[in-house]
Order: sequence, then C-alpha cells, then structure tokens
Amino acid sequence: MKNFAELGLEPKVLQAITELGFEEATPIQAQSIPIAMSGRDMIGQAQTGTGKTAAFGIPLINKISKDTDKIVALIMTPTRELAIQVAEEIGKLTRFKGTGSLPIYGGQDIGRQIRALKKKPQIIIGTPGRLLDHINRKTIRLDDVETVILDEADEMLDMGFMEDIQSILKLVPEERQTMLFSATMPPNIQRLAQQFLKNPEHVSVVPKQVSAPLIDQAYIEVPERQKFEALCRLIDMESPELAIVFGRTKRRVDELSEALQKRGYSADGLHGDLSQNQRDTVMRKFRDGSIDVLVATDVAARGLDVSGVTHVVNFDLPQDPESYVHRIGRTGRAGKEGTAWSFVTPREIDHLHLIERVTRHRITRKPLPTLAEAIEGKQRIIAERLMESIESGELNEYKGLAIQLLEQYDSVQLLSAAMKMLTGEKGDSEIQLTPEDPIRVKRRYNNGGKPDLRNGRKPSGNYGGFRGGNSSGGSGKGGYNRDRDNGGRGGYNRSTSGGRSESSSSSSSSYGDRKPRTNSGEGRRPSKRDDSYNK
Ligand SMILES: Nc1ncnc2c1ncn2[C@@H]1O[C@H](COP(=O)(O)OP(=O)(O)OP(=O)(O)O)[C@@H](O)[C@H]1O
Ligand SMILES: [Mg+2]
Repeated sequence: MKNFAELGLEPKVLQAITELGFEEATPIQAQSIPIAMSGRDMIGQAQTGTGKTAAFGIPLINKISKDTDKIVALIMTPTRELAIQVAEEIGKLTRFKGTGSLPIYGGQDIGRQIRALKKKPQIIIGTPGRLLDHINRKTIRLDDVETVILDEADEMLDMGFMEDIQSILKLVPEERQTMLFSATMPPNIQRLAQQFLKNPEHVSVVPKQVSAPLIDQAYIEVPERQKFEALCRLIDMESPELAIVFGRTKRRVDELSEALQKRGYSADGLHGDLSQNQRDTVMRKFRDGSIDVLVATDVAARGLDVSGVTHVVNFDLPQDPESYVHRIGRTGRAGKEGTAWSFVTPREIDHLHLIERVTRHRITRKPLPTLAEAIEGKQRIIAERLMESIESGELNEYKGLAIQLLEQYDSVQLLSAAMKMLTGEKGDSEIQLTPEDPIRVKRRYNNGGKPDLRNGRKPSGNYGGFRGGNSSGGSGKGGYNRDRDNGGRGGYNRSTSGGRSESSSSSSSSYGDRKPRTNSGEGRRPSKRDDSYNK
C-alpha cells in the first residue's frame, strides 16, 4: 500500500486528497499515478469500485498549471451520469488548486453549457456526441489540449462512439498525453489504442476473480411468476440500506417500481426513456436516501458510485457475464462490503453457470426467503425505527393519548398493533408483472472456452477478458484483494465516515441509456445507440 504523500504530488492536490478522506492509494492508483506523472501514455484496467477516477484525476490535476484559461484536458465518458459523477470527483480534487472544470453532456440546455464555457474551464468532462456538437459550433476548441482521458473506453465503443471519438482525437494536438481506462481489451480497443496512444504503459491490477472480492454473491432459483414475491421477501429479510434492482427492460423497470411502491416500499425507477428531469430527481433521491430501492435497466450498471449501496439484485439475469460484473460492482465499493443476489428461472441455470465460468467465481445457491424470515426482518426494522424514535425524544404530545390507551389495553398488545401499522402493510394485493423471456446462452459462449466477452473472438494480444482479465499484459501485482480471513482490509480506508451525505451534493445526475444488449424490450431499438444520451 502506498501513501499518497510518497507520490510527489503538489501540496494543494494532497490537501484535497486528505479532505476526501483517502488514506492510502488503491493498487490501481499506486501504479497509475507515477506513470501518468512521467507523462507517458497509459492503459489502465482494474476491478469495479477501486478508484480509477482518482487514478487518472489526481495526476491530471497535479499536472495542470493554473495560469491558463484554455481547455488543456479532456475526459470522455460513455454516459451523462458518469460525466457528472467524474466532474464531481474532479471538482473535489481541484478544490484547493482552483482549476476550473465543466461537465458537458446531452440532455442539458446547450445555451447553458455555452455560458458555462465562457468561464474558461481548463478541464472538460463530456460524452462524445455533445462534445462533438460543441466542437462543430466552435464553442469548444481542442487546440491546447495536453491530456486526453477515455474512461470506460470499451463501453463507449460498444455504444457506437468509435467514429465520434476518432473525430475528436484527431482534433487534439499530437503532442499530448493520452490515458485509456477500460474494463476489457477487445480488438477494437486495441486498434483505438494503436491509433491514438504512443507506446502506452499497461497497468492492470489482476484479480484472481473478476469481481470485487468484497461482494457476497448468491442466487435464488425462482420461477418467473414468483420473482416479485421473492423480491419483497428478500428486501424484508435483508433490509438493505440502499439497493439497486436491475430489470431487463424499461417496461419491467416501470412495472416493478410501481409494484414495489404499491407494497409500501420506497422505490423508484430509472431508465433511458424518462425525461432528464425525472432521471435527475430519481438519482438525487437515491443518493440522499429518500428512496431506498432504485430499480434500473443497465443504464445504471457502469461506473455509478453511490455510497451506501449494500445490495444489488438481478431481478432478471443480464445477457452478458460482463454486464453481471458491472451491475454487482455497484456495491462492495471503496473497501465496503456488499451483497449481490440474482434471480434465476429454472431455464436460465445454464446462463448462470456461464456467468460463473467467465467470472471464475462460484455463486452460492440460497433458498427463497421464507415468509417467517421476511416478517422477522421487517419487524427488526420496525423495532429499530421505534427505538430511534424514542432516542430522538419529541414524544411529549403523544404521551397523553398513550397513557389513556394503556389504561384500556395491554402494553404488548398496543405495541404489537403499532408495529403492525408501521410495517406499512398495504395488503398483499396480488401483483403480476408482464413475464420476460428467459435469457439463453448465446452460441458464442457455448464452446466451454474462455470467450472474449465482447466480440465473440478469442482475446488477442496480451490481455483480454474483463478488467484485469485472465492474463495480463501489465505490471499488475496481486490485485486488489482484501483478505477477510485475517481480519485485514488490505484495501484502503476513508478516514471520514463517508456515508450518504457525501454524495448527496451530486444532485444533477443524469443518465443516458446504454445500448442494451438484451434480446427484448429496449434491446430491440434498431439504432446503434440511443441518441438521447448525447445530443
Ligand atoms: N484511495 C482511496 N481511498 C478511499 N476511497 C477511495 C480511494 N480512491 C477512490 N475512492 C472512492 O472509491 C469509490 C469508487 O471509486 P471509482 O468510482 O473511481 O471506482 P472505479 O474503479 O472507477 O469503479 P467502476 O469500475 O465501477 O467505474 C469512490 O467513492 C471514491 O471516492
Ligand atoms: Mg469508474
């Protein structure tokens, strides 16, 4: 583990890191920062939630001199939400240095962006489509850009941004530093790297397993028709702090979030067909904890960093094993533990085995939570809420009536009735969701071999597969393993308590939907990508 102070960063950057509560550099940070500071091009791969944003953000900010009013750095991300989230982290890191930065993404009023650009930010964080729009309008000039960062590069290419990225990169002076972060290294990423990076250093934090080790993974075999009941029981039993439930299609997400609300859960849905405003509102509520369950399509699978997400539920299995890794990676971040549950219909068991094979991780089978477990979980929460209420005081105005009631009824009986009401039972009204077809194993995976997760081709070159995949071309060491058994958290710690409030400032989240890889519903869109995210 490396201390940030050993990396030779300037004091104002170090101060910002301390303020963020980062104590030690994560492995990807410890390896990337010195290379980035040397000015070399680089390619980085590491597991979800291990701090890749700061791995490029810290050296970038360290490098920028304050006296310029030109755009000297460009960060590209696949979705609007990520542009905003990365901009926020950059904003925190530039706090003492005062470097200006601005997110530029589709769905936001372009006039407003043009006005903000007049304030001369030095770092632009944007989605490719909207960036190109500004470049064509000449409201963004790239002539002075010295550093380019591609975050989630494979995802950007998957979404059909290859041409946009190429057009943008061609406009950046050749004399520059380029850093590319990607989960996978399929041939098209390698081509992009060959075309635009100069002799890049590979940094790959190679895990034994593909997914983060702090995520407990389980599955429940459940018929399609019983999934909703299973979800309610699971939520009751586990009482997550914050949970993300992934559904396969937009219709599914709508139906599911509505059904959960009907049953009294504090849930809301997120997908690419919602208006920008609705998406902002849902994300803000989720970040500040005023909703506990976010039901989402894969739009929320990548990069999203919300602290306090203790549970991820795959209500529907994802099509790709890779998507599974990204989805569950929304929990178990920054050294915290998390739990991932997947619902698997009997016909999807093969698909689950495929996910296990590709991720090299066994997913434990667990029984459907029983009604008794669900009720017990619910009651535990109610008891906690009652105790919190007692501690908060302010009960005086209720006391008179309480005394009266106690004269009439037994205290246990009274309290039980109150608890029953508090469980928010709105009756177990029969809820039926429109069934989804089971996922089938794609032929390309059926060879029992190790598939290239993107292109159905064997990985070529030194590296393939997931972030930090099975073989690495990089200088990766033992990876980002936190050894639970010896009680150590070999990982990294935040000194501040973190918690929800930390991210609650990120009010204006917005998403673009990704090009779905599903075979139904939103997957049927013919276009290469959903232009709503960028334009
Ligand atoms: N050195 C550190 N110490 C403690 N926390 C950190 C450190 N670096 C980053 N974090 C925190 O870890 C969380 C995850 O970071 P980040 O979003 O950059 O992960 P990522 O590797 O990009 O994940 P993904 O693959 O999902 O995009 C963030 O909340 C970030 O603030
Ligand atoms: Mg990231």
